[in-house]
Amino acid sequence: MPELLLVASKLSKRFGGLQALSDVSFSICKGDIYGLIGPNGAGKTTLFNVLTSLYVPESGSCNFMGHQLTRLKPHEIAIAGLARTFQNIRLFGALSAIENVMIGRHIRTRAGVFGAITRNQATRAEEAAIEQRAQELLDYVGIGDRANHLASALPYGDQRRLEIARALATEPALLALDEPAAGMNASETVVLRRLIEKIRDDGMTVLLIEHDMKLVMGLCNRVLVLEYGKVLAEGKPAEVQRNPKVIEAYLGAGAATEHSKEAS
Ligand SMILES: Nc1ncnc2c1ncn2[C@@H]1O[C@H](COP(=O)(O)OP(=O)(O)OP(=O)(O)O)[C@@H](O)[C@H]1O
Repeated sequence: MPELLLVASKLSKRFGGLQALSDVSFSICKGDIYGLIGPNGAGKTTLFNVLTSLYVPESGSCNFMGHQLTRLKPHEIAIAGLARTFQNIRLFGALSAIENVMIGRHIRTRAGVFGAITRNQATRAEEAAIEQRAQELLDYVGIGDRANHLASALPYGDQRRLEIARALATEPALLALDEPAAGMNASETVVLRRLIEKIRDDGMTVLLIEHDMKLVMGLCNRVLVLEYGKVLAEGKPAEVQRNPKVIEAYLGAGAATEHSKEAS
């Protein structure tokens, strides 16, 4: 039996009169690349924001390795082992690539603010180790030669990979990626796909929001489909792909019947 890493149960989130999530339940197992798809406005980012405590749900719970995620503060989420990237990249543009990764690393170190001010020998040794690890992570995501470039000056695809390196610096058990391929060209997407597979092969679990259907279906071992904040389908990519409700949600009413006619 695969080990359960995250169990979300009946999560609901409302914005005024809009029910953005209704009783959303799903489970992620260790080693999954778990896809989260759905038409625009389906509630995918809202779900990410609930999981990472940026939003407080009206009801429901989410157990992540023994932590009740909905009770944690946003900064406690990364310490609990869940790191994320954002749909709209959120880097420190005026800092270098390596400095951005070093910031992610600080939650796992001991020096703290006092050490950073006094800069004693132990702190200096720790800073050197943080810098070395940050460089390793830049190498890992494939932008090691751009460590000293300003984050804002990096091409778009590299900024996305830098965000992943910063998230990896927190040593997550679960890495949540919000549309990592957005704005990437076909060859950058291939490189991203290999990177996500490498992350999984190195023992992490990945939760992925993605609009690129080819990427989702080729990469994920399970997929959750949301529509109007509700779970429309959940399962293996091949099952989800031929589910008439999913086809209809993506292609419009009537498409499912057409599709099944074509398939027969
Ligand atoms: N902070 C907010 N305040 C009010 N409404 C919100 C807020 N965040 C999201 N919504 C609404 O909740 C619904 C779900 O939005 P969400 O961004 O989660 O969808 P999504 O599936 O991520 O869409 P997309 O694929 O376009 O990114 C939408 O109708 C959106 O307008």
